[in-house]
Amino acid sequence: MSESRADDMITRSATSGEILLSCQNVTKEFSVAGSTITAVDDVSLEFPEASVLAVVGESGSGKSTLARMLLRLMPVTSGTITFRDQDVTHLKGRDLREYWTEVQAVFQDPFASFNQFFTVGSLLRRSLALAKISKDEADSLIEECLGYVDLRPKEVLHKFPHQMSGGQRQRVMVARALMMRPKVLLADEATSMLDATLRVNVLNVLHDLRNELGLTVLFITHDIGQACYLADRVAVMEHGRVVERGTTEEVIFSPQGDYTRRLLSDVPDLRGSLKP
Ligand SMILES: Nc1ncnc2c1ncn2[C@@H]1O[C@H](COP(=O)(O)OP(=O)(O)OP(=O)(O)O)[C@@H](O)[C@H]1O
Repeated sequence: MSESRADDMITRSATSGEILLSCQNVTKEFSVAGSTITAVDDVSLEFPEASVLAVVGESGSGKSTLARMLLRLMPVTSGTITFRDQDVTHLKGRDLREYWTEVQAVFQDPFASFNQFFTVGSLLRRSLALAKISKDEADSLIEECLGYVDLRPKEVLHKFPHQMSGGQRQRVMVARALMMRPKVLLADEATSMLDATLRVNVLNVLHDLRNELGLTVLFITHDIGQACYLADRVAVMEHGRVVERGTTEEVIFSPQGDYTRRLLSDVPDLRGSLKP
């Protein structure tokens, strides 16, 4: 895609909702065995409030590195991350912890995020340990957030991770993230380990959260089919760079680059699809 078209997209998104989170010219280099790998190369993206942006690309294209930088789990080599018009690139201490309540994440493997010896109830209550709220308030917050992901407390609170389906585990992780009342939810390959039915189920939950809570969702995936199912806008990454971006319709119906066309060709029925 030409830079001018990419710039157009940025301007258009800026007019359709307040830009909550953005990165400007973000680069990440790693030194490996004496040479330098540029995992993310001069990426600028904007996330308007209450929208879903998907970042899609093959394995190694730099998606997770970008996500980790946006979450401030990894320092940038250069560039700026902005949240609510504030430069958060180098936040530390209490300010960073506050940022982490606003920007929550759900990762690929819900098993890895669970302590196997805790029930869902103790996992969720422990997440609230630092919040200064009473037990009753904690219980009603847990019930409310499980409700958002269509789980009933009676069904899951007493269960251990291995006693639930992958989709249920993933929905519990979304509920846990929501308990912080975040503005942004970053889902990094959050549905990749699920079978097709459970995947659609979690995608629909993310879609509803955007609509019902005005959540801004950053959905990171290697699967352009899922990206297009869920997202309002799609950015395509290749070798650390954003090579294409646009509304979902633009990317599906008039892809500009060969790389995007190739990703799309793996999902033959995409054009007939399928917004939840
Ligand atoms: N800590 C690290 N040290 C060195 N190289 C790294 C590190 N993390 C990532 N890389 C490299 O950076 C590049 C981008 O990796 P990244 O995990 O961001 O890609 P990805 O698109 O998320 O891939 P996947 O979908 O497989 O997770 C890869 O070449 C990877 O090997």
